[in-house]
Amino acid sequence: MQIYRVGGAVRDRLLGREATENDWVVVGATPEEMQAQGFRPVGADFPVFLHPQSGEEYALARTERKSGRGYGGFTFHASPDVTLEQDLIRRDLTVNAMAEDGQGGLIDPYGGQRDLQARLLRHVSPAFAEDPLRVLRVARFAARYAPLGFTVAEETLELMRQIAESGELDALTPERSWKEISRALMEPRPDQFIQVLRDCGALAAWLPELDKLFGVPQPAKHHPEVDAGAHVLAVLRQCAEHDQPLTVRWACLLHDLGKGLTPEEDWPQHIAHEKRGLKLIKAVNERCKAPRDCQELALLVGEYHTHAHRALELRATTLLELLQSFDVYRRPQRFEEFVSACEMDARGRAGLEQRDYPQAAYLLGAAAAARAVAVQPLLEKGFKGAELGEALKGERLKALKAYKEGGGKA
Ligand SMILES: Nc1ccn([C@@H]2O[C@H](COP(=O)(O)OP(=O)(O)OP(=O)(O)O)[C@@H](O)[C@H]2O)c(=O)n1
Ligand SMILES: [Mg+2]
Repeated sequence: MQIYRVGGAVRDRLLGREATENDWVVVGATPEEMQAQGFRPVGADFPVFLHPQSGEEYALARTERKSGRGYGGFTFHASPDVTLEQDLIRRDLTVNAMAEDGQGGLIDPYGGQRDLQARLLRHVSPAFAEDPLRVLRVARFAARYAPLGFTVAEETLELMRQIAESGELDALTPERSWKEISRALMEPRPDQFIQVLRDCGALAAWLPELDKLFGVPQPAKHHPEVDAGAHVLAVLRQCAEHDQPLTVRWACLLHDLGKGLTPEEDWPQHIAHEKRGLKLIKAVNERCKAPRDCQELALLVGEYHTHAHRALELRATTLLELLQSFDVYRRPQRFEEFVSACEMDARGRAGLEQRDYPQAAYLLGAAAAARAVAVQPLLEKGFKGAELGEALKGERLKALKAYKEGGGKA
C-alpha cells in the first residue's frame, strides 16, 4: 500500500500556513489489511480508518457514485485498484486535490498549484455536485482566504448556482450545515461567506430571511451604507476585526431580520423591526439547530439592540427592565456579549467604523451598579419570596438612579 498526505494540510503548507490536522489517503489496500495493521474503522460502510496512535483519518482511495438525494445517498467504491488520480478528481477544489508522498514529492494532476498562485477556488470536476455541502464549504474557504486575495472561479460559482437552484441544499442535515456556518462565521471575513452564498443564489435558498434584506433601504442619517443587507455584512466584518465569539457573530447575523418585513410604504424607516423580527430569528435558530447560547443571544440582541444604542437616554426603570430581561445577576457574560453585539452593530456602518460607543461602558457600569446591591440586608430585615424580589428591585432601581445622577459613574 502507498500512503499520501492529502487535502488541507498540503494546501496550507504550500500557502505557508500552519496546518491543523492531516488527512491521509491509502492506495492499494483492503479494509482487512488496514485492520490487520491496527487501524480502526470509523463505521461499517465507510472506507475511513483512524490511525492507532495519532487518531488521524486514513481513507482508502475511492470513487463515489451518487445513488440518491442528500448525504445518505452515497455509495462508495473503494478497492485496491482505485488510483490516487481517481480519488483526487472527485474532491471539491483543485487546491484541495493535491497529494504529497512520503518523500515530500507533490502530486498535482488537476492544477492545484496553478490555482493557488492565481488565488482561485475552482472545482476539480463535475463530481463537485455529488455533495451539496460543498456550496457552503467553498463559501467558507472564501471567508478564510479572502485576506490572501482568493476568489471563487466564475465556472465554480455557476455550478454552485445550479446546485442551489436544484433544491439540493434542502437535503443537507442541520448538523452538517451548522458545522460549516459556525466555522465560516469565525473566519477572518465572515461577510465573504454570506456574499459568496448570495452571489450563487444559495442564500435565497438557505437563509431567505437574510437574503431579503438586500435592496431594503435604511435612513442614510444613521446608515450611510443605506442597504440593510450591506449593513449586516459590515457588522460581520466588525465582528471579525474585534475578535468576537461565535455567539456574538450569530446574533449580529440575525439582528435586523425584522427589516425584511417592513411594509415598503414605510421605507426607509423600520419602526418596531426589533419585535417584528423575533419570529424570524426564532425560525432561523430552530431550522439551523444553533446551540442554545447562540439562539438566546440572537433573540435578545434582536429585541433590545435599539435600547442599547439609546442607553444614555433610558430612564432608570427602563434600564432596570433591560437588565432584568437579561438576568444579568446570574448571567453577566451574556449581557457583556449583548453589549459587544450592539457595539458591532453601531460600527458596522459605512464611515462610522471608528466611532465612539460610550453606550458600552455605560451599560456595563449600570449592570455593575445593579449587581452590587446586596441581598443580605434585605434578608435580615425579614423579606421573603415575592416581597424579597420586589424589595431587591426597589434597591436596584435606587442604585440605577444614583448611577444616572452620577453621570454614569458607579
Ligand atoms: N465535502 C467534502 C469534504 C472534504 N473533501 C476533501 O477532503 C479533504 C479533507 O477535508 P476537510 O478536512 O474537511 O477539509 P480541509 O480541506 O482539510 O480543510 P480544513 O482546513 O477546513 O480542515 C479536502 O481537502 C477535500 O479534498 C471534499 O472533497 N468534499
Ligand atoms: Mg482537513
